[in-house]
Amino acid sequence: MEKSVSFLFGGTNFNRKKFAPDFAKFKNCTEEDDDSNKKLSFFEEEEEPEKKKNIVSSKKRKRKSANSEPVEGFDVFKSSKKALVEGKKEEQNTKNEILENSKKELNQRMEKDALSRKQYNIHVSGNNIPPPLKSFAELSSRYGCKRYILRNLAELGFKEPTPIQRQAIPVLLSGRECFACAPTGSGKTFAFICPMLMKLKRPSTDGIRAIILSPARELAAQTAREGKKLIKGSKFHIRLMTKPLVKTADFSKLPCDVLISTPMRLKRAIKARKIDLSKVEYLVLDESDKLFEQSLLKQIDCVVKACSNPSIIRSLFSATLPDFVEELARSIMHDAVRVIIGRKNTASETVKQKLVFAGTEEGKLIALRQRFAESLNPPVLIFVQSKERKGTL
Ligand SMILES: Nc1ncnc2c1ncn2[C@@H]1O[C@H](COP(=O)(O)OP(=O)(O)OP(=O)(O)O)[C@@H](O)[C@H]1O
Repeated sequence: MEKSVSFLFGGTNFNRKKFAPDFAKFKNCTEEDDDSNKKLSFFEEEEEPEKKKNIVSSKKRKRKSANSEPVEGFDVFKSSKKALVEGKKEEQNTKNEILENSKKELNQRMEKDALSRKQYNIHVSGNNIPPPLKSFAELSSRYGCKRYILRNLAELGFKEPTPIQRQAIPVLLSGRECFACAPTGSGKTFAFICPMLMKLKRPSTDGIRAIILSPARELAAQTAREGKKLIKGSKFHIRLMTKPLVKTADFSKLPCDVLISTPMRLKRAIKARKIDLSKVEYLVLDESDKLFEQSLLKQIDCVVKACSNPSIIRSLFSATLPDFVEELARSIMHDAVRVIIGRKNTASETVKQKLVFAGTEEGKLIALRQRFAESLNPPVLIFVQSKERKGTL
C-alpha cells in the first residue's frame, strides 16, 4: 500500500491551487499526518533564525513604511480633497464678507435715515420704511418723476419738501399703505397727490383711478385747487364732486382720473349707480379725524366697500390722530406705515398758543374783544364749534 502511494505521488507536483477545495478538506488534519505540511515546516526551519528575524523585521518595516511614506496616488487624492475643503472655505468666507458688507451698508443707511428723520422731527413705525427724501430732485433721480410735476413745483416756488412730504411720498411710492399725522398747513395735500399722480403714470381711459375723501365741501374744493396746480401741462383730470355732478353725470363718459368728494356726495352717486369705483387704485382719507366721526362712518364704509379693487392702496392724512381713528384705520389697512411729524396730536410748533380762562359763554366774547384791543390785527380767522355762536361775534 505504501509502495503504491509513493508510486502514485512519485515525480508529480501537487497543484494546490487547482485542487484548493479538496485541499481545504484536509486542512484540519494534524501536521504529522500531512507530509506536504511537514516538508513546508522543514524548509522554514532550515533558514537561519537571524535571517528569519530579518525577514520579519523587514516585513514589519515595510508595513510601517507603507503607513508613513507618502503614496503618490493617495497624496493627490488627499491634496485634491484639501483643495476642495479650502475652496469651500474660501467660498464661505466670500459669502460671509458679502453678507457682512451688506449688513454694514444697511446699518449705515438706517443710521443716516434716522439722523435725517431726527433733523425733520419725523417719527415712523412699520417694517422696511423707505428713506426720507433729501430734496425734490430725488423724485426724478430715485423715482423717475415726470417733468411736468417738477416744473409745476418750481413754478409754485416749492424749493424743499416739507417733513411730511419727505417721508410720506417715498412710503406711498413704494406701494405701501400709510397713515400720516402732520400739523395744519404742513403740506399734506401735496404729500398724497404727488405720489398718486406719479403712480398713475398715464391719464385714465377706463374710469376713475383715485378717490380723495374730504369731510367738508370747502376742504374738498381746496384740495381740488391744490391738485390742479400740480397737473398743469399734463392730460390728467382732477374733478370735484359737485351737487349737479352727483345728479346728472355719467362717469363712464366723463374723463376723470382723480375724484375729490365728501363722503355724503360720493355715497349718493354710488347708491344711484352713477359711478363705478371698482378700478380705483388709490383711496385717500383726508382729515381723517373728522371723517371717522360717528355721523360719517356709514358713508365711509359705503365708499370703502365700493372701492373693491383688491390691490388698492389706502392712506389716511390728518392733523390729529386720536386712538380710535388709528384703530379704525388699522382695521382697513395692510402693513401700513405710520408717519408722525412732531408729536402726535399736538399743534404746530410754529403756531403761538395762549390759554385764556373765560368762565361763561358771555365771558368768551369779552375775552376775545379784549384780545383784539390788545394785539390782534385783522384780518383774523376764528374757528367756532357751531354756526349759532358765529352769529354772536
Ligand atoms: N414744499 C412746499 N414748499 C412750500 N410751500 C408748500 C409746500 N408744500 C405745500 N406748500 C403750500 O403750503 C400750504 C399748505 O399746504 P396744504 O394745504 O397742503 O397743508 P395741509 O397740511 O394739507 O393743511 P390742512 O391740514 O389745513 O389741510 C399751501 O398753500 C401749499 O401750496
